[in-house]
Parts: sequence; C-alpha cells; structure tokens
Amino acid sequence: MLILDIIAWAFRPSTLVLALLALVARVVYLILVPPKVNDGGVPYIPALKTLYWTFKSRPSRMDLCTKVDIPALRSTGIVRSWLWGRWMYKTNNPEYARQLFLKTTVFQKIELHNVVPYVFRAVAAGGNLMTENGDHFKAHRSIVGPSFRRAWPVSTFRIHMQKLENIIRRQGAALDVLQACRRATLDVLGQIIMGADFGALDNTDGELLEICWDVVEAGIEPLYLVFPFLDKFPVGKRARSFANLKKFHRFIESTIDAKRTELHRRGKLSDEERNEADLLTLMIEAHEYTKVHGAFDENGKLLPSMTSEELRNNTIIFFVAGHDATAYSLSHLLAELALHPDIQQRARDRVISVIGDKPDAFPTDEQLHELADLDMIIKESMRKSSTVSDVRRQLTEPVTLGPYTLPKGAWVMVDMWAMQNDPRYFPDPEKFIPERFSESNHNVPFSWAPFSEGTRKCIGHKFAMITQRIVLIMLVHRFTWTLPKHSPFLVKPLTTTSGLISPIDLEIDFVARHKH
Ligand code: HEM
Repeated sequence: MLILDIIAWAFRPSTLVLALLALVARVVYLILVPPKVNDGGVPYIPALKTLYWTFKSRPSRMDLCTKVDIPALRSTGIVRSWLWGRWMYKTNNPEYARQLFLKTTVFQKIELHNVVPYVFRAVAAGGNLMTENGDHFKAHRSIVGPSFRRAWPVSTFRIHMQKLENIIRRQGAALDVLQACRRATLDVLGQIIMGADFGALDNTDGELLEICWDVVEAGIEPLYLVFPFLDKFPVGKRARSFANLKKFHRFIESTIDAKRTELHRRGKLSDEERNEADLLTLMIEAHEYTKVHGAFDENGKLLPSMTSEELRNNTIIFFVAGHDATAYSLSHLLAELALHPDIQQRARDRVISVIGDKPDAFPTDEQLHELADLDMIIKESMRKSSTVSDVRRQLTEPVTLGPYTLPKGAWVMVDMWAMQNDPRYFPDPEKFIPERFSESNHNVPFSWAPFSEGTRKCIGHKFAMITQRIVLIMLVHRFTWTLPKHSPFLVKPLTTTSGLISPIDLEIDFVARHKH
C-alpha cells in the first residue's frame, strides 16, 4: 500500500511541477553560478553571452569571433567561462596554443567515451585514435599512422572529379555548393578509406549514403554539442540516428571481416599492392601483425593491443573527422574565390600555364606537385574560416600559462577563429591575402592551426590539402563562378557557430569555360 501511495504522490501534477522547477533551478545554477577560482585573475565572460551568439538567428561564426571573442581576448589572450559545472578557458594566444598542442600529457584529449559515454559521438566511435590518450593513443597511432604515410596519386580523384564536373554543368546557376562538396568528399573518402562506392555523386541516394550522412551529421548536431545530456533520452529523429548507427557499425564490421579473410587468403601484400590498397586494408594488415608481434612505443615498451571493435571505431572516425571537415573547408574556399574574382582568375591562369587549356585537361602527379603554390589560397581560406572551430583539452594537473595558473580538471580550448582573425597575428584579418602564406613571409609560430599541431595534429591533413588542391585545379580550369545577387554572403558569411563550421545558404553560379 505504501509503495502505491508513494507512486500516486510522485505522479501528482503538483509534484511533477515541483520536480521540473527543481531541475530548471539546478540547470540555471550550473550555468550561472561559478565557484571561486584562484588562477591569477583570468577575466571571466558569462557563458550565456557566447550561447546567445551561438544560437542567434542569421548566425555567423565571424560575428561571434569579432564581436565577442576577440574583444574579450584582446588584453589577456585568455578568458574563462563557467558551463555545466566546469571551468572552460579559451585562448587565442599562439604561445599558449603551442603549449596546449605540444604538452600532451598535461593537456589531454577529452575522452568522450569515458566522460559522457551515452552521447551520440561516444557511442558512434567509442575508444578511438581521436579521443584516446597515453599508451592507448600510441597503440592506435602505431597501427593507423603508417597507412596515412603514402602518396595520394591524382588517379584516385579523377573519376570523382569528372562526376563533380558533370553535376556542376547540369545545375550551373545557384548550385548548393555545400551539398556538391559533401557528395564529392564522401565518394573520395569511401574509396580511400575502405574501397566502398557510396554513390553520392551519382545522385542515387541509396540506403548506405543516407545512413552514413545521418551518422556523420548526428555527431555534430549543435544542439547536442552544447546540451550533451539530451542524448540520454533520444526520441524521434535522434532515436532513428542511433538505429542508423547500428546499421553503419554492422556494414563496417562485415567489410572488415571480408577484407581480413581476403588478406589471409592472399598472404603478405606486395609493395605495389600496398600503394594501391585502401586505408582499412592497411590497418587490418598492421593490426594482424601486431596481434602476433605486439606494438611498441619509442622506448621499446609494449603497448596495449587494439581490439577489433577499436579497428571499426577508427574506420568510423575517419568518416566523422574527415568527411564534413573537408567538404566545409572546400565550401569556404569556393565562397572566398567567388568574392575575389581577381584571385580566382590568377589561380586559373596559373593552372592553365601548367596543365594547358584543353577541356578535359587533368593534372599529372608532377603537375599537381608543381601547383603546390595554390596552397597559399587554401591556407588563407582556412585561416579566415577554420572549419574546426576550436581544439579542446582537459588539464591533468595545474598549468601555468604566462601570469596565470589554471586548475587541474579545467577544460582549455584554443579558439582558432579568434587566433587566426586577430590583427596582432594576421594584419587586416578581414582581407583575403593568400601571400601571407608565401615562403618569404613568416607568420607567428602556431598562430595558424586549422589542423591543430604537434603529435595530435590531424592525421588526414596532407590528404585534405591535396583534395582541396585537386578540386581547386579542376574547378578553376572548367568554370568561372560568382555569388548570385541575392546571396547573403555578399553582406556577411552565414555559418554555423559551434563545432564544425559550415556555410549556410551558400549558393554559387557556375559558368562552364568550355563548350562540350
Ligand atoms: C580540411 C579538412 C580537415 C580539417 C580542417 C581537419 C582538422 C582537424 C583538427 C583540427 C584535428 C585536431 C582535433 C583535436 O586535436 O582536438 C583533427 C584531428 C583528426 N583528423 Fe582531421 N581534419 C580534416 C580532414 C581529415 C581527414 C580527411 C581525415 C581522415 C581521412 C581526418 C582524420 C582525423 C583524425 C583521425 C584526427 C585525430 C588525430 C589524433 O588525435 O591523433 N581529418 N583534424
């Protein structure tokens, strides 16, 4: 009887209202009431201010950067906020950034799968190269790293570039650039990661494509990045994303099984086969080897072995980390060149001077190498609009940065937008000046870090740069492009504001340069 009475009491409307009020009060308390901290006087900015600019209508990461972050960081180069019961320090000082990038035992990756194991991203990729620390990280890197140390021949991209060209030729005006870039990068990544054809550029929109996109998007959904606890109760679309994740896991696991069986059948890969193999095949080969011989760190210490589940997780993390980051960076690049027709034309002249102007000209590996100076344009675009908004770490012990001592357990982030758009490090930051990255110009060390730096630098950075260079070469050769008259980008770039920064409502008018 007593139990029934308690249940009846718990479900009375007034009790539920009280419980809800208590929950709201707790959340407001966590957001608004920071405890005292003795860090030497780092200035405090209310997290609500940042949240306001993050969720503002007509959002712009540049607005958040120039109106909130850079002014706040002007005098000290570091500020602190209180959010969800922890101190978060934000810096745009390249020297502080250097320490965060290089001192990896003190500035540790936040192990999402241990801190908030229920959030989508943690469930998606569990323990993996991107979130592990210490010996586990070294074990992952020893298996994954070698597969990235290879040349990326232009032949890898050719078929995808032709398909992208066809899409742009068909659509021409008001092309949804972000979607076109996402299709291109997914097909390229599907091929190099696991030799799979996602059919994204064929516009077939099959089940695999839908599942992969849903999984990648769900992992960077801003609402859940800011309010991770919502993932404790996935409903509706979010619950469907979790179901899709299971399917994606099964697809990757079956691909791994098939590739492992094939490797056992064929025995050791020849050098030639290894040059052409996808990343997953190389990782499986390295994994099989370490299962027998073990993996060791630089001092000869035996590292923990990597499980099959972690092999799957690392495959997923390549899609999660590589797909949208490359697609968004490409979209920012195309927007900048639409705004700067003179620089677009200079790039075109340069490309034509190397590969000629035949309608179907495509660079050879040597010509691709010769056109490395185009990277100045790509780097300048990544400076102004860093796709990865910030790099975050958790302190394993108190750390002294300049006159300040930050407490153990605090989160510290390098804000790439505020660093790369600060006039102290890049004069006239609002201007698009690729020559900042010429060999004769020396920027402040660590002030440009869209791929992060140090041992945790993006493992795919070379591949991402080559992909962007090839797309740039192909597009300036085949098309000229401008922003439509109604484009919001003519006033200011509309973008998402947290996590991975993508353009919003970016349409571009393309005109083919050659008749077909
Ligand atoms: C323009 C495209 C890209 C950008 C801007 C980018 C940016 C970054 C950044 C900033 C980090 C460091 C994150 C941190 O330290 O917290 C990172 C790490 C990583 N990226 Fe990328 N990335 C890109 C493309 C790729 C590609 C194509 C792949 C794989 C195919 C990839 C795989 C990874 C992985 C596995 C890590 C974790 C590395 C580690 O912790 O050791 N990324 N990326």
